[in-house]
Amino acid sequence: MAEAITAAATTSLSIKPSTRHYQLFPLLHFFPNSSIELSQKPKLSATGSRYLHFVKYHGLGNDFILVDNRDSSEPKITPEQAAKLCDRNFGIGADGVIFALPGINGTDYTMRIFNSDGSEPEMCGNGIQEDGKVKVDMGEPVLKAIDVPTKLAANKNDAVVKSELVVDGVTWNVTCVSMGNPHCVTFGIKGGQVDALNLAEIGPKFEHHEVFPARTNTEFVQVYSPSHLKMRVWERGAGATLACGTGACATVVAAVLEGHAERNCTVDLPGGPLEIEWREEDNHVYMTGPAEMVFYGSVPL
Ligand SMILES: N[C@@H](CCC[C@H](N)C(=O)O)C(=O)O
Repeated sequence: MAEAITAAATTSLSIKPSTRHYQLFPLLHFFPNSSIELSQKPKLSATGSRYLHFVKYHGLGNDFILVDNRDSSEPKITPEQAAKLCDRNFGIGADGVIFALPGINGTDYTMRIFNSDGSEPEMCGNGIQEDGKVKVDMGEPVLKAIDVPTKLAANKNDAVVKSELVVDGVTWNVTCVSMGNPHCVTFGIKGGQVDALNLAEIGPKFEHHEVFPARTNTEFVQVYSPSHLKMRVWERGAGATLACGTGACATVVAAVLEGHAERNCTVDLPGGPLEIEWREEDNHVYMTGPAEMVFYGSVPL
């Protein structure tokens, strides 16, 4: 397994709030040698439309269209085009589009992401994984309520830990964590079984709740043991996904803060397990899991 890749949740690596910068990451690995030269300018199709070259990757079923965008600091496609390409019936099908943009300040590249609804998140855990099984340094969790961001009142130092949140008339206990993007984690599922949850019904109510000014990703968690959790996620801008790297990290941070778990946990997601460690020495969260190429190709825009 490769040494931990440094995900840029550190200030020295970030410039715009919605943009992360990466070093030590063999990006070219993502773009396989083939007759398709992915860094070339898109060509015109017979009908005159442009082609976009892409590689599709997934981490435990959380799938992304990767675009080599290192020749321009602006994404090659608009949020609307990204949403169309993510469509699972009329497009390539994915939970989002990731652009590798030129690096700055000595970094190899910059990453931007569009969710499948075209909205732009600040961070994507599965997006920073190299092919194969890798360990990624996801940086420090942000707990300060206004930085998550959440309007819920801080109740533990500056953080929101096991606070009551009324969603659709039901009171939930939630802990709010940012891993570069906002997460609301709850262990308070009625009956304790995450499988019984109607995610499509409850997920959007958390995502658009007024206490989350930037909307939120939400993790519903069942505790098997202090080192084994099960989680289902409703992602901001993408809905129910099979896995969420930042969500698994936020889950373990919340589980430790609420006293449910130790700092090293296996988190079972619908797509498979991730190993998460919230290391005491440096306060960083480390995520170990797989990333696999699915296919590459060109699509007319
Ligand atoms: N699935 C990703 C997170 C993608 C962004 C998220 N939907 C958001 O809007 O914050 C992950 O693996 O972290």
